Amino acid sequence: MASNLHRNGAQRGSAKFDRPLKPRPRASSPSPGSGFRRPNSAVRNDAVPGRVRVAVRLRPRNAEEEMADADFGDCVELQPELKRLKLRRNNWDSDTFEFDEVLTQSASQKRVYEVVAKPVVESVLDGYNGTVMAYGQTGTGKTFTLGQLGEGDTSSRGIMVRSMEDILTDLSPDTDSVTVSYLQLYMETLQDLLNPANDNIPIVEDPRTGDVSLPGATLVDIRDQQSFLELLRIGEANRVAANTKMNTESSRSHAMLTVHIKRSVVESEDIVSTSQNGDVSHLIKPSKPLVRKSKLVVVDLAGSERVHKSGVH
Ligand SMILES: Nc1ncnc2c1ncn2[C@@H]1O[C@H](COP(=O)(O)OP(=O)(O)OP(=O)(O)O)[C@@H](O)[C@H]1O
Repeated sequence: MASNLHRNGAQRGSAKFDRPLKPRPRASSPSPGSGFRRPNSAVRNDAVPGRVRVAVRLRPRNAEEEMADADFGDCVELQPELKRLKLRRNNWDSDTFEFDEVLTQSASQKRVYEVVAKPVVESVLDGYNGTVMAYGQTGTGKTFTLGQLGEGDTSSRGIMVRSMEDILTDLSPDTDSVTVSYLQLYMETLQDLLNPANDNIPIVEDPRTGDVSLPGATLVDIRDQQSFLELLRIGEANRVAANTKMNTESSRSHAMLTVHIKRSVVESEDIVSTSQNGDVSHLIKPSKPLVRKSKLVVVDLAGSERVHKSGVH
């Protein structure tokens, strides 16, 4: 899972508007022969600390895997306190990977949300753009982590539902607004999961600002959690239906939920004046309200082993 932040309107790659997230742990020096490695994104991120964070979550074994693996030792060893994952190749050799967060198979959905997504949601509410992406092979728990509705068991609510709860709690319904689009990318084609007839949405890039827009994608106003859950249900049903029609599986397409926030903010102006006798006085004058726009993007990526087969990159 990865999360990323940048301020609306800021250049990609610019550190200027970075939110000061908790500093990344520094990589230890590789010890000879230990096979110490770091994920690629962590290496890239050294240039701009805190911008991209990568967490790994281990899914608990299901009943079938418990049976099949009964006689074998576990080849994955998590070291959450060191934020490392050790992958055993054989009895004498292993590779070690370092992450920003390592979540064991007993980590709750609440903990995963708080560690991975909540800092991104808080930044989005502060006016930054943020993305949370789940990456992994089919069946590793991407949809469970992001999209679980938790209707029977509220403790299983995933990142999408928990994010919207926090967003709706923080915004003022009188002055602010939340709209949502839900799309699927398959074979370079964008399909609208909220309106299946809309199955070839163009991607338009403003040559001046570099802003990307998706004209024609359905945008739904969200007023309460119930309407958001209904929207997720519709999106999921359309995803299954679209994939059945195309004779594919959900794991071959990327699903992308975008939450657009418009927030009314009043910034005050500090007017400093100096009197004739040299006394300095400050007058805090509220300026007229501004509308601050930001967005949260939650991406359920195609199963990582399918990418070449599906042509989705
Ligand atoms: N942390 C977890 N705890 C309990 N069950 C889990 C967990 N993660 C995943 N599962 C279960 O494992 C199965 C596969 O998970 P899921 O469908 O989320 O995988 P996926 O990575 O999204 O797969 P695909 O790429 O095929 O869409 C589901 O039955 C899900 O309920």
